[in-house]
Amino acid sequence: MKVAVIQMAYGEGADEPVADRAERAAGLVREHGPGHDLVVLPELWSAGGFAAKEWQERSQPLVPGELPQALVPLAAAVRDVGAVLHTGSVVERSEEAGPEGRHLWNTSVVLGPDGEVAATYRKIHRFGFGGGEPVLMEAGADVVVTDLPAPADALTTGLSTCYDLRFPELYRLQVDLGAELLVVPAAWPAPRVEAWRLLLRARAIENQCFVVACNTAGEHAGVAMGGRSAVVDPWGTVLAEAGTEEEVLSVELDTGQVATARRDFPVLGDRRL
Ligand SMILES: NC(=O)CCC(=O)C(=O)O
Repeated sequence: MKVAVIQMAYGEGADEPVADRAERAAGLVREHGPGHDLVVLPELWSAGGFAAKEWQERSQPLVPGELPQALVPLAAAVRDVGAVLHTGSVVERSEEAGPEGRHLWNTSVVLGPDGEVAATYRKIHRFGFGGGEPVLMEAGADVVVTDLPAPADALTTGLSTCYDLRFPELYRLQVDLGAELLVVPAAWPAPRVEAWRLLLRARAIENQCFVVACNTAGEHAGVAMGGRSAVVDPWGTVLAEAGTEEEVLSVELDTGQVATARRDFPVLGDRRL
């Protein structure tokens, strides 16, 4: 299975309206997607990873048969390319309030090659320590492990987002549900990027999964993003890693490696629950 990781860079200036950014993202998918089975974009690239003040205004409902506006150009692009597209995440606005009385969610949307929604995931662990996500958004409640449509159907896939990476118990639940590939879009800042790099390898090693992680580059609301998107194999070997600027990784996954690693080094069988 061949994956493309599009580490987008963008600033929060008024110089790039969301509609333009969406067209740019679609252009990147059209340019770099062909020949890949799965293409991945970073967290909240349309609403702005750290642009919390804009989230309400840039939020969109996610209703059956209708895509959030920022994803419409991507659906067209993915139909041309024929890949599965993990669109990172959008700020979803729900009509019904969540358990904490809020209407916003940080929601990942995966599109099939027909441009239709193949999977969604609401970020469970909200980042902000009393500001940003925990104040403005609801927490997702569902662990999502899914068989994506062809051509990205070779590995069962667990979905998570950015700060989730710090909570290993989420990934254990994903493994128990059959995950073999962990896809992690992010808006992870530069000052903590060494933690990001280490945690990606740790999640791959401890769960014997491939990790495909797409971070953001550029500066968001004055916060420098860390880049260093990466693809890691089930042994923890980094197959490819981006620098800190906008960059695209293209990696062929030897999908049989998950079964081989788990057979030759059956550490998951030694868990004591
Ligand atoms: N967008 C995020 O979830 C940021 C997470 C982060 O900065 C960290 O865990 O550190």
